[in-house]
Amino acid sequence: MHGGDGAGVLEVSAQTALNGTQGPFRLDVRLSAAQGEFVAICGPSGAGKTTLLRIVAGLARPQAGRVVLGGEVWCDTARSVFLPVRRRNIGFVFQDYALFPNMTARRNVEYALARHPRAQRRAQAEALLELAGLRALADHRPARLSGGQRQRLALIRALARRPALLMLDEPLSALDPGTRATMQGVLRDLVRAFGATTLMVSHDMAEVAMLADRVVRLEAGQVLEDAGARGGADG
Ligand SMILES: Nc1ncnc2c1ncn2[C@@H]1O[C@H](COP(=O)(O)OP(=O)(O)OP(=O)(O)O)[C@@H](O)[C@H]1O
Repeated sequence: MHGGDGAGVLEVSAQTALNGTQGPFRLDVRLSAAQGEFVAICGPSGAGKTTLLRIVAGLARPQAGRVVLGGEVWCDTARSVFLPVRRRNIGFVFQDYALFPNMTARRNVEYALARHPRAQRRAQAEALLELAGLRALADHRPARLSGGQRQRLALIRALARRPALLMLDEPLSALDPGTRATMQGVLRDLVRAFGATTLMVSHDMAEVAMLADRVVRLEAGQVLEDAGARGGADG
């Protein structure tokens, strides 16, 4: 299985003024990721990690910058290019999952497959639910699922469109330690199977070491360190 259209190298440069708890500062980041690479973004609270993901996703505009994936320009402030979120080939998972509470697990996944022909949707959703070990729970609404089950559902929903780029913002931090450890393995296997380039914000260095190919450390809006996850990063 591979990422969808537009897969390739991700290149980001973003400069934007932010208001931190200790006054104004600038987010000023350059970052690239190879096709299929898993990049962890670490750093203290308020460093600009979520803002960076929001810029890449198209949920925020940088004052200056460019976001390019596989040669497709998603944002280029110098040329007034800004693709809206829905036109970027991305999937994202946040800490709070953002599942639709009134839809069953199956409907949550089918919703993400809305662009597929109706006849294929059910089968595709079943295959994804099977992959996440949720087939028996397909008719349950999110409120009846455990934290780990909800997290798996959020992951397959994000991957259903075969995004070229997957963004995870502390996706496992709401889970209890045991479930979190299990989910790290599930996350790794699913991301590998789909081959999506991945940006993940995480505070947990053990998690980062297990999942990431590379760690980018952000502090006060700047990249302080960019290293192999098992190489130079010291938390
Ligand atoms: N649109 C904005 N305009 C000005 N300042 C902003 C804007 N969005 C966020 N900020 C500020 O920029 C700083 C960085 O926020 P951000 O959420 O990116 O940090 P973070 O590294 O993800 O932190 P955490 O680990 O706590 O989630 C914060 O102090 C925040 O208040």
